[in-house]
Amino acid sequence: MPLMSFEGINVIYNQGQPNQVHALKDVTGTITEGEFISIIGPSGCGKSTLLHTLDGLIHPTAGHVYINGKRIEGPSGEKAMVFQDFALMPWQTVFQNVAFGLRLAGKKDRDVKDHVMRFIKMVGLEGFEHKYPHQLSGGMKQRVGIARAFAVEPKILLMDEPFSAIDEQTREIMQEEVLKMLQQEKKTVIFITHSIDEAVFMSHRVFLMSVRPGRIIDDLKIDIPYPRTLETKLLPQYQEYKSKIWDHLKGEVTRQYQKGEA
Ligand SMILES: Nc1ncnc2c1ncn2[C@@H]1O[C@H](COP(=O)(O)OP(=O)(O)OP(=O)(O)O)[C@@H](O)[C@H]1O
Repeated sequence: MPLMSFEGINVIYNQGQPNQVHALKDVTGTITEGEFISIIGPSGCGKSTLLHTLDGLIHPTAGHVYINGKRIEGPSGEKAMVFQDFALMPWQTVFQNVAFGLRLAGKKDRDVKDHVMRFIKMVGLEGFEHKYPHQLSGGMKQRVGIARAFAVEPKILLMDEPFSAIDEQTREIMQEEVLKMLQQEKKTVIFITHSIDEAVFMSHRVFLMSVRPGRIIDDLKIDIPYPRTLETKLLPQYQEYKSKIWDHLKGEVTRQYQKGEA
């Protein structure tokens, strides 16, 4: 049985109003435990809407999401989100930010100290646990966001363009580090990116989306073994996967221009 499945997902914002937006149309798929799935598609095609629907934050207009065959009704402890803009609390230290989900679950700082420190160490921020977000670089802030998500020990990590606010060099390092962490912690990941390179580098499968109303129009298996390193990027098949995704995106963006929406 797949870990997650979703069937006939339609999301219509402001249904019946003049400003109605059909964001997702008949989106169906399955995700197996341990898979890293990237979602890539033209701007505004419904990627975040899909991620939030899979998290249970958005109730679809039609269709359902299942985890282990059970219909989800809303956000739950088996899923955690990593946000593009880090979403840290500026008045709290690194430790307190990472402990946030555990505190929500009613746990006291002193009881979770070792657990929280394990994840702070995992993202290489040991020694920074008493610092505040404004004392950290963008890459360090995103590490805090990642540690916070891992600390609640979710089965499924939902990541919405997690590296887009980080400089190119730090981004490449973080991609490798996150893959290493995922191998140790055995997570299932659903990851939105605008970067074709990142999608190929990180993923077992890439969902390619159409222009709005968003549909998954291809489910591309990236048949390159892990661990993936910077040398992976030199493989001929790596370039072939990138070209394939690029051709798809070019076609969709052209369609968007022709519809006058880009
Ligand atoms: N709460 C909302 N109310 C109305 N329309 C919305 C809402 N949220 C998103 N939309 C619209 O739904 C469509 C899909 O938005 P979504 O953010 O899911 O796309 P995206 O692919 O993640 O975009 P981007 O690539 O720019 O991040 C867009 O046209 C957006 O303007």
